[in-house]
Amino acid sequence: MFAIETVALEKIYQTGFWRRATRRALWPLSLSVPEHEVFGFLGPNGAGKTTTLKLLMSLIYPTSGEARILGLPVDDPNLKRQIGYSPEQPYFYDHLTAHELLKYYAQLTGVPAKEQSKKVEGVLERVGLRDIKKLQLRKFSKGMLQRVSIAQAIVHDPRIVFLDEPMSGLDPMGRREVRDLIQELKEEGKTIFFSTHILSDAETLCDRVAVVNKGELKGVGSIAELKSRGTGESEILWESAGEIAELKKRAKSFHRSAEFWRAVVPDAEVYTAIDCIRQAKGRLISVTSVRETLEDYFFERLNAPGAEQ
Ligand SMILES: Nc1ncnc2c1ncn2[C@@H]1O[C@H](COP(=O)(O)OP(=O)(O)OP(=O)(O)O)[C@@H](O)[C@H]1O
Repeated sequence: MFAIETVALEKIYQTGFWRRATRRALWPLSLSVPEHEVFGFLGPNGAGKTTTLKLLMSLIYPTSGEARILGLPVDDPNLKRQIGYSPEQPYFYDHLTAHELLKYYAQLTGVPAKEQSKKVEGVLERVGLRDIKKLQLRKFSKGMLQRVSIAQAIVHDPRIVFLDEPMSGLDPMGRREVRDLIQELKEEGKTIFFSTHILSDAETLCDRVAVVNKGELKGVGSIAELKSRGTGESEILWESAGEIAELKKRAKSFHRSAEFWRAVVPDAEVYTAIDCIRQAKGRLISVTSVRETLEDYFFERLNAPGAEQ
């Protein structure tokens, strides 16, 4: 059984005054996420990330297809205790304090009365809001509200945590803290599904990612898998008394770093390059195949033929 599973999940919004116009936000999406995985849902603005999360949270209905969490249909009331959700733009009753709000969410998600205070205190500490727990939420900054939003998603200790752009609105310190928190949740064995358009956050945290663009899945796999393709180029390092003009001419990039010369050449030119180094009485240090970065993968997918709809 998967923690999260979607089968040809599709969403077309009806728009306009008479709801006659349509906008496709999600092409049929099939994904499965095993338990205990940190799964990144990666894509630029308008990719369909929030739509997918709302479908998983049963906040909107799919046009077709289905989604299951822990083997249950997403609208099954038994899931309430098992999942937590932090929306991208949280809206809270802002006359409440963080403590009151979290207590309310603890009640809603069925935390037994005698455990509520302890859970709320624990989670406030975890997201760094303990010292301002008595402050009304209307006095909170966007970053502080983001922490409250994450806190309400985990106060009942759910098995699966859904976070929509959890780092948005946070300064670098705050982002680091949220990253650490996600890491801790993973170590506790939770499944985390989070959307982001920030590649480095996905890279440091995720076991696997799905790349989406304009509602369409462009690729899914571990970061290592996505990055494991060679670019068809090799990096050559060597020592030599001076620059080697012939190699410079053939190289895509050519420069001297601290001790070595470095050139990147097409794979087909590697042997010619090595010959050039030998003839110049240089000493070859290494030849390595250049791997794709996550950025390369991401942008190549987004600009691939068929990316436009
Ligand atoms: N209620 C709605 N009615 C009509 N169109 C919508 C609605 N909600 C979203 N859309 C459209 O669906 C597409 C996907 O939007 P969605 O918010 O899911 O993307 P996203 O990846 O979360 O982007 P962002 O990071 O900007 O929030 C967009 O073209 C958006 O304009």
